[in-house]
Amino acid sequence: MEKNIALIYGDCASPEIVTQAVRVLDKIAEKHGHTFTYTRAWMGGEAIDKFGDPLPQSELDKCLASDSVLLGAVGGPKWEGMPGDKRPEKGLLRLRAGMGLYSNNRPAKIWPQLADASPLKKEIVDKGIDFIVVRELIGGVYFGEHKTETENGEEKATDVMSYSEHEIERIGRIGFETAMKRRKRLTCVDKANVLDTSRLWRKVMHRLQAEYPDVEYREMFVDNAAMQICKDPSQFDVIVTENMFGDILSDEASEITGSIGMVPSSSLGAGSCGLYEPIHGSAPDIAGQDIVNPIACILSAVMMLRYSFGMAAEADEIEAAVNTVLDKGLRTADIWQPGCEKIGCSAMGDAILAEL
Ligand SMILES: NC(=O)c1ccc[n+]([C@@H]2O[C@H](COP(=O)([O-])OP(=O)(O)OC[C@H]3O[C@@H](n4cnc5c(N)ncnc54)[C@H](O)[C@@H]3O)[C@@H](O)[C@H]2O)c1
Ligand SMILES: CC(C)[C@H](C(=O)O)[C@@H](O)C(=O)O
Ligand SMILES: [Mg+2]
Repeated sequence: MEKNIALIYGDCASPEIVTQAVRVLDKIAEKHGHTFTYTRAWMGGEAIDKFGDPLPQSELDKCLASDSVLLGAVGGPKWEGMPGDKRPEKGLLRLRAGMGLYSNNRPAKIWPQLADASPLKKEIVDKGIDFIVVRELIGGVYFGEHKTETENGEEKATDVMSYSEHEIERIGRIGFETAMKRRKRLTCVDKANVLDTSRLWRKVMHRLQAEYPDVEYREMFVDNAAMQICKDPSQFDVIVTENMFGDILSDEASEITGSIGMVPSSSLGAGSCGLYEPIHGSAPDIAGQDIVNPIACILSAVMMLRYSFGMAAEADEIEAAVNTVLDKGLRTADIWQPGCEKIGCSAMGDAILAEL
């Protein structure tokens, strides 16, 4: 099969992990007789430096023309002081919206070898951590009006959160469908005791619920959900939630599996062309030291093979290689435990390649 992948190397530590993911993709393509070609697209800080814009139309067009996009992460201290619409992160938001990627899937599953790396007590981890955060990705407060004005001699800032029924319905359906393929338990996380948007979410979710009688559906306030994820993550199968709650809860969910450096994501819309990226950021504090964990980015490439390219066997092989490497006790610093061997980012790439 021939596939063209748009590659966004991104900022700070991000190029280090994308480089390892590309090595893995090349190896699996060679093994299975596929041809992966890459089109480099610039986004975020690197695009600001090159074009003065975090996502010029030319770069969005490259992504739209590709079979899928692989990204590390964007942003960093260098671009910190820039106005909101000129920041690196704005490029990412425009990419997600420009590609119509409303459905972001963030799995929180503990690898058994990393049980001791979880900050949770062993008896909690032993009950099992295997759930998915289905995050709405192109609506809510991220895409409402943002403004800062001067009123009565002081600055006043406003960010508007809004959702319409069709935006809720399409992601709600993904939540139910995802649950149907798993343990059939769906939790809608919201703040319906305060927000109108959340009350509309519930209304739409109740309509959908009638179509999925086999799914055990419940609702939970986001503050309680944040607590329950620490207290007993085994109660969750699929969480469906709006954009910002999903952003926050998915970082929390990742850390209890051992490290944010392990968790990939897929973002999809109407077609098969998706965006695949780790859920973590550009890790500026460890950039350039070859110590960042590339596994989340490699597993994002795995999701691309599985969900956009229909290459399940290839995806399974890479996951098995990661599993073997963890079995051998090889760890980057973020998941290191006494008794294991600490290795760097490129050495982790080497170790995974060696198993393929
Ligand atoms: N999708 C994205 O492009 C994305 C996501 C989140 C944050 N960001 C951006 O990244 C920049 C830094 O943000 P932040 O510091 O809040 O979050 P971050 O996720 O970059 O880092 C948080 C902490 O986790 C560690 N970490 C993250 N990924 C790691 C990995 N793969 N291996 C080992 N350790 C890892 C970092 O070293 C840091 O200590 C900001 O500009 C932010 O906007 C981008
Ligand atoms: C960088 C930022 C815009 C982004 C988000 O909030 O969606 C990030 O935190 C993420 O989780 O992908
Ligand atoms: Mg985030």
